Amino acid sequence: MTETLRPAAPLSSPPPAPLLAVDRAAAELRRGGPVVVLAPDQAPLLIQSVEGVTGDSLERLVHLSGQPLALCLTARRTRLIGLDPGPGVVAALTSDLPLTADRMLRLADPGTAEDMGGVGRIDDLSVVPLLAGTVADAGVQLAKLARLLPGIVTTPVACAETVRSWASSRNLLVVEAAAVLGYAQTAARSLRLVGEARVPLVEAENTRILAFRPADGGIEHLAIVIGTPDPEQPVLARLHSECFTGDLLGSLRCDCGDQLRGAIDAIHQAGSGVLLYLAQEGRGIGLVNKLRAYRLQDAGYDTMDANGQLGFDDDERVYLPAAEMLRLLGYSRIRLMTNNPFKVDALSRHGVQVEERVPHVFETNTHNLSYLRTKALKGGHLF
Ligand SMILES: Nc1nc2c(ncn2[C@@H]2O[C@H](COP(=O)(O)OP(=O)(O)OP(=O)(O)O)[C@@H](O)[C@H]2O)c(=O)[nH]1
Ligand SMILES: [Zn+2]
Repeated sequence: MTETLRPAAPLSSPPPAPLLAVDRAAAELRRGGPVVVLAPDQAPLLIQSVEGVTGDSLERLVHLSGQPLALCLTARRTRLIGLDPGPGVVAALTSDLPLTADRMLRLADPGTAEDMGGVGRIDDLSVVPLLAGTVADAGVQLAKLARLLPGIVTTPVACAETVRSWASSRNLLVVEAAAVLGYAQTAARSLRLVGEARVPLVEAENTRILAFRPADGGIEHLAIVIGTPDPEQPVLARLHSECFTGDLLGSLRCDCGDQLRGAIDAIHQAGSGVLLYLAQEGRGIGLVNKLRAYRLQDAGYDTMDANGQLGFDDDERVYLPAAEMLRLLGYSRIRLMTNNPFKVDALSRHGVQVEERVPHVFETNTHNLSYLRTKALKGGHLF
C-alpha cells in the first residue's frame, strides 16, 4: 500500500472555488461577522452566528439590510423550546417585540439559562418553517461546519444591484447554499495524502502515520498504519472519531481512550491493520459544543438529549472521508472493530466491503456507565 502513495504535490493549484468560499464563510462566522448566502430563485439572506450576537452586531445587520431580523434554529431545538417547526428542518422565529441579543442567545443555547433549558416567554414568537435546501438551512449547516451552535440570525437582502456587487461593495463574503450543502462530500472527495512518517509506538513499533488533507486546507484526518496490511485480504481496521478529552487526557466520561489504545494493541497483536483517526470531535459537533453538552449532561440530560438541547442531531458524523482514505490506501475489504452498527452501514454505503464486525468493548467505570447505556439503548450500539 504505502509504497505507492507519495505526498501530493504541494498545494500549488488553488482549491475548488466552492470549498474555498465555504471555508472562508465559516471562518467569518467564527469571527462573529456576517455572510451572504444565496441560491437561485430564493431571496438571499445575510446571516450571522447566534454565538456572536451583540446589540451592536444586530444593529449592523439591520443597517445593512434595512429589513427585519429572524432567529433561525434547527427543527429539533425549536420543538424543545415549545414551538412547532412544522415540516421545516429549520424554523425562522420572529417577534413583534424586539428580539434582543440576550433573548436570541437564550433561545439558541440552553447553557445560558440558570436552569439549563428555560427560555422565558415564547407566546410572542411566530414560526416560519424552512425546508431542506433553503438558504436558511444552508446558513445553519454553515454554522455547524464552523463548529458553532446551530443557530443564525438572518435578514433578507433586498437590493437594486446584483447581490454580489452589493456584498462586495460592503466587504461581505458571499457563499452559495449548494456549496455549503455539498461541502462534506466535496471535501471528502478532495482528500489528498500530504505527509507521512514512521512513528514507532510503545504498543506497536512498526507504525506509520499518513495525513490526508481536504483541498480547502481544512483539518487533516490521519491513518495510523501498523505493520504492512495485505490489501488482498480483509484488513483489520478501526475508525476512531477524535476525542480530545478521552484520547489525550484519559477522561473517564467516555470509553474513547481505552478504545484508541485497545485498537492499536489489537492491530499489533493481529500483525497488521489500520486505525483511521477522524477529525470529528464530539460526534461531529466539535470540542466546544461537546463541553456544552457535558454541562447539560451534568444537569440531567443523557448524551443524545444533550446534543438535541443544543440543536444538533444525536450524531453528526460522516464516514465518506474514512471510505475515501481506505480507497486511497488500497484497502477495499476490512474487518471493522466497532460496536456501532451505523459505522458498518455507512462504510458499506460508501463502497467499502465490511466482511466482519469485530466487537470493541472495554471495562466501564462509574463515570461512563450511563453514557454507554444510552449509546446501547438509544444509539443501537452492541455491547
Ligand atoms: N456530542 C458528544 N460526543 C461525545 C460524548 N462523549 C464522547 N463523544 C464523542 O463520541 C465520539 C466517539 O467516537 P467513536 O468511539 O469512534 O465512535 P462510537 O460511535 O462510540 O463507536 P465505536 O467506538 O466504534 O463502537 C468521539 O468523537 C467523542 O468525542 C458526548 O457526551 N457528547
Ligand atoms: Zn470520548
